Formats: sequence, C-alpha cells, structure tokens
Amino acid sequence: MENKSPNNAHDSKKRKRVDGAQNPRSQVQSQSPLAVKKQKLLQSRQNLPIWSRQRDIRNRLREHDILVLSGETGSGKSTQLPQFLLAESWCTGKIAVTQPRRVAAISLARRVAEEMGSPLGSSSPASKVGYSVRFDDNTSPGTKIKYLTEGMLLQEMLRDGTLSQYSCVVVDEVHERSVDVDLLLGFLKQLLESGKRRKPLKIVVMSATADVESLSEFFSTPMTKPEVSGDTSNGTVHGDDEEFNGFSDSEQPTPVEKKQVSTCRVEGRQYPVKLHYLDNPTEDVVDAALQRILHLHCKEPMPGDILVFMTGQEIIQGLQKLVEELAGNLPSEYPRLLVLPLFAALPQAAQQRIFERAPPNTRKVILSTNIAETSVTVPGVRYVVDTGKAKIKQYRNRLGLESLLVKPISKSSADQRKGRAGREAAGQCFRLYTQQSYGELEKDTKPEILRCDLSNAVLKMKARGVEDVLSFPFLTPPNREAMEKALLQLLLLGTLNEDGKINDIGRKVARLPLTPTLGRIVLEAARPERDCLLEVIDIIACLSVENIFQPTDTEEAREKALEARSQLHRRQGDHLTLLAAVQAYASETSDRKRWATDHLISHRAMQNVMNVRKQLIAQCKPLSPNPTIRSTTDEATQENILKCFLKGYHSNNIARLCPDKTYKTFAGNQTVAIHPSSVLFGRKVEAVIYNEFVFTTKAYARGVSAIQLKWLEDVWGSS
Ligand SMILES: Nc1ncnc2c1ncn2[C@@H]1O[C@H](COP(=O)(O)OP(=O)(O)OP(=O)(O)O)[C@@H](O)[C@H]1O
Repeated sequence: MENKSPNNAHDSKKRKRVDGAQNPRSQVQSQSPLAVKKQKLLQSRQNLPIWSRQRDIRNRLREHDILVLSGETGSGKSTQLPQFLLAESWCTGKIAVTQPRRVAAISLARRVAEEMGSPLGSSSPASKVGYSVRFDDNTSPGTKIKYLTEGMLLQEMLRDGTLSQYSCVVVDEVHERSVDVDLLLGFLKQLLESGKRRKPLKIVVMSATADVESLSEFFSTPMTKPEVSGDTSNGTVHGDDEEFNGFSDSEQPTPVEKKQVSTCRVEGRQYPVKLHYLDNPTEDVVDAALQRILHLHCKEPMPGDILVFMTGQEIIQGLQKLVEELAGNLPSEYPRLLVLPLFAALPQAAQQRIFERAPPNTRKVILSTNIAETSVTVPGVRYVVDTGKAKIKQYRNRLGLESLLVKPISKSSADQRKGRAGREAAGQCFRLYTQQSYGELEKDTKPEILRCDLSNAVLKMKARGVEDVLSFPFLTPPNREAMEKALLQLLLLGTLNEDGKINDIGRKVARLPLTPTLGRIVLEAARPERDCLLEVIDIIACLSVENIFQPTDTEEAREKALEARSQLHRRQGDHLTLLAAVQAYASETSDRKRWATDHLISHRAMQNVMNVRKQLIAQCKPLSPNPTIRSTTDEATQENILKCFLKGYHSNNIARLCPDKTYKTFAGNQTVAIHPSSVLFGRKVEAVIYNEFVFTTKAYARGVSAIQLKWLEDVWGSS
C-alpha cells in the first residue's frame, strides 16, 4: 500500500528515509522531530519581510552599537532579528530580548526554539533558546537567545551591572513605554556611556510603532554628567567584565563620545488585514462583541479563530458565560466554540492554552485584555474584534492613589491589536467603534512613568547606585512631584535613609520580585518580633495571582459562597481569610480539586498560589533561614500578620471610620466603601487596611481587614 501512495510529500519523506539508510548521520537528522520542524518552518521564515534585510541589519550592527528598528506588525522582528545576530563575530555572549509581558516572552521563546530546531529552556543542556519571567526561569547553560520580561532584565542588572553575560540586548515593543522599559533604556544608555564594558554591547530597540526620532536622539545625545554613583556595598558580582562602579558625585564630568545610532525600517507585512468600523457608536460594547462573535462564527468559514480585546477579567468572564450559553444553543451543524479567557492574573499554564490549535471542527474564541496586544502570534487567529478600550493605570499624586480606569486606547494600540490578525493568512479586524472615533484617539499611549506610582522605579534606580534620581536619563522625564512623592514613600517604608541613600532594608526589598510595599511587608514578617514570614508569604502569594474565590455576582451566588466558605471566613477580614484558605488547601491531602469545588474556590488559582508560595519561600531564605510555622488561631499571630501589612501600606491603604459612619482614607481623605466581595462588607470597625482602591460605580476598597488605631504607634514607631 505504502509503495503505491500517490502523495508526493509522503514519497519525498520516504525518499529521505532511503537516503538516510545510506548515511547514518543524515538518518538521525532527518528523523529528529526538531530538525523536521525546523526545516518546515524555514520556508515561512524566508517569506517574512525582514528576511531580505538580514545582511543590511547585520552590517549596521557591525558598524554601530545601537540600532532603532521599526517594521510593521508581523514583519518578523521579534522572532528573526535575534537569530540573524547569532553568527556575528561580536556575538560571543547571549542575546537578551525583552518583552513587556510574560505571555509574549514564553510564546516567542517556544516559537524561536522550534525555528532553530532546539529544545526549549531547561529541558536540555543543548537548548539554545530559553525564557525568564517572574517565578519561572526556563533557561539552560547553553542558552544563547533569552526572551525575558523587562522586569527580569532589571533584576539581573541589580546582580550584574554590566550585563557581562550578554553581547546584545534587544528591547522589543518599546512603544508600550512601561516604567520598566524606560528604566532599562536609561540604564543601558548609562552603561554604554560609562565605557565599563570590555566586550561590545549592542543594543537594538524596536517596535512597529516606535518613535524612531526620539529614540535616536535619546541614545545619541551624551549625558552631560554620568549619573551612576555605583553602589558597591551590596556585594554585587559583575562577572568577567570590569566592575561597573559608576562615578562618584565628586568626580568631574568626563567627556562622553557622541554615539552614532543607526535606524532601519522594514516595510510590509506578509498578509493583509481588512479593517471594519461601526457605522454608529455603540452604547453596549459587550453586547456588540457578543453579536460580532456569533456573526463571525455562523457566517465565516473554518478555520478561523477569533481574538477579542476586552478591558478586564470580570468583563471577560461575564462575556465567556454569555458566549458559551449561546453557543450551546446553536444547531448542531455549526462548528463547536471553545472560549478561552486571557488576562494577566491567569496562571501561566492557562494562558498558554490559547497557543494550542483548536480541536477538529472547533473554533477558538479568545477573550483577552491588552496582554495579547503586542508581540504574540496566536495560531489560527484570522479575526480580531477590538472594543477600543483598556484598563489603564492612573496615579493621582496629590492623593497618592493608584487606580485602574477604563479608557479609550491609543491609535498605536489599535494598530497593534489589528496586527494580531493576518499573521498566518489574510485576516480581518472589526473595530467596535466608528472611524471618526479612531481618528480622535491619541496617537500613542501615555508612557506609564507619567501615570503611575514611581516608588518601585525609584527603588530600582537607588539599588543600582543612581543617587540623583531626578537627573536620571529618562526618555520622558516624569513629573517632579511624582518622583518626590516616591522618594517620600520609600523613606516612610524605611528603605531609604534620611539622606536619601538606600539602606540594607531597601536593598533586600529591591531584590524581591515584589513591589516595595509587598517586599517591605515580607521583610517585616521576617523580623523576630513579628515572626510570621510563612503566613505572610501565603497571603502575598494569593495577592500575586488571580482572585482565588469564584466570582459571586448575584445575591444568590453570594449567599451560596458565604455558606460554602463559612469555615474559612475570619472576622478580622480578607487577609486572614486568604491565609485560612491557603492553609486548608495545603493541608488537604486527599482531593484538592474537590475541596476547591466544594468551597467555591478556583483550583487553578490555588495551584498557582502554591507555586508562587514555593518560590517566595525559596527567595526569602536569606531573610529567615528557618522560619517558624505559627498557629494562626493565636490572636497574637493574627495581630502580628496584620501589623506587617500595616507597616507596608503605611498611610496609603488605610481608612478610618468617621462619625458619619463612612470610611475616609488617611491619604487624601477620600470617602471609600468596603467592596461587596469583602468578608467585612457591611461591617463598621474603627479602621481598615485594604489592598486596592478601585473605582467602579463608586470608590471601593478591596481586600480589606480590620485594624486598631492603637497599633499605629507600635508599627510606625519602629524602624
Ligand atoms: N507561535 C507562532 N505560531 C505560528 N506562527 C508564528 C508564531 N510566531 C511567529 N509566527 C509567524 O512569524 C511571523 C513574524 O512574527 P514576529 O513576532 O517575529 O513579528 P513582529 O514583526 O515582531 O510582529 P509584532 O510587531 O506584531 O510583534 C508572524 O506573523 C507569524 O507568521
């Protein structure tokens, strides 16, 4: 039968096998699934617009240290450019490729490993491609190309200031302008100008919508005075490059050579994307998305998956329910619908499901926040539905409050969203707004540094030895008031000394993969007086993942949840309730999944909590090598746990009850209500701490616990 097969591909495979029989070496090669896949992907790589620019790009980087590369979405920047550079004689170390988000870092590493015929990450010492994201370092000693989040590269810079293991840093999707990317650009500029690297370091900055002019100017204009006054007191190891001690304040400015920056534009994309707008604005964007999904599903041929951009987790889960209900009622001749949510707090394994091909006769519908907006290729997606909105972080200096607000996206974001279609074949993008509304959008999203709490950024700068943070080379300098506020907050947290220098606590906090606030809470818990490190880690692990409690959006659901979780609820509030849930889950030895279902708790979120908890315990070992396990029914322990949070939250996340029975925040004197999801909902206590200030129909505090005002003296009085 096999011999008579008319299938050419099959024949050619067979021919290869016959050839291989004569040459054992090629037999091994031709049979290795990795090599077969590599060969198969080579063809598509060669069709990418960037392929023909390979020689040009390599030449530019031989002559220049800095390249600003722009090119349309899907032209091949993220996957191809690092591979082009591997064979260059200057490339003796690794190539770091930063991404704004872990979902992109992981999926790009997986794709590039396939393209190179390499195993991924730590799965084999022979692996050439890996990734590193918070709580997951998947690299091997042989890793040459490492995709990592911007935050992870900043963490690496705290340990190795000259990035001595790298020959090249590619800063991808720079248009997103996260705080981390802005810090990274500043540090890289300082590093290049310091002349402290023995081996060359090449920098590539790229994006589809990069502001090439500002970036070139930023890198080519020398700093008048180098700003880094190296912090060597933390025992930093700098690898085999010369130590990057920076410059002390007393040193005279050294003339810095003007850097030549090369710029390059890659034109074109492989497949077109047809754009559609609404004729009239819609009032109900969720309903418009639902209608569009069903219309596409019923009218458009298979295959063709749908990617929908929504604002946040709750709205995504709501729409998921609606789509699933309606899809369940469709006549059987229609293909099946598989709805997959995607948002930041979702565990990694669940996020990665979107990259699996849909089962036969099934259409994938991915409901995503803007985390799938840049860099990712979701296999199978032909249609993008864009609601035109995103949750955007907003910081109000005066109040010291950071909140997430739903706002219209920028043109640049809309174009990135559109670019998620047309990556494997021609695609279509449905914008659920009018063409006029598109015209009215801002060109770019405002850099995060102009609209967020800067304490994390400032602590990172201080930990890296930047004394005068106000003159750090920022692509867009942040508001001075916000910087001063951050400095003050770090001082109140006890991470800086009165003279503004980082202290031991600050250094320890900067090394934890947590915000300064959460890091300070952990450090407080490790103090012998408090001695509740493991318990606080359990709570912080919960705060680092999606909500562990199943949503209760109706009164009936709320009552059911109250009953199911009654044994876990703690009258002191949500922090100790989370702790009770984690401890009960961890001690469940028979059937954890069942336990989670019975308590209306997400098993998936709990698995993630266990993972984060394990990693935080490992990272906190230096703080307390043998932490005690405390009885959490003991009142003194409960009080200590809450005092640790009070220490970290300081006056920012505290509200007290006023005579008119409303709660008012300490910072800003804002009226705030306890969120209905809290176990303290409806209760009146003298004061509360809370994890989040959110504004939906009104201002709410979420993740709330009761505290006593008399604790303040004990907590804030101590260093
Ligand atoms: N995981 C994947 N599965 C299938 N095809 C992929 C995958 N990743 C990349 N590709 C293919 O490679 C092309 C180039 O992707 P790449 O991410 O390198 O482009 P890019 O220029 O960086 O795009 P963007 O600016 O949108 O991030 C995609 O359009 C797609 O055809």
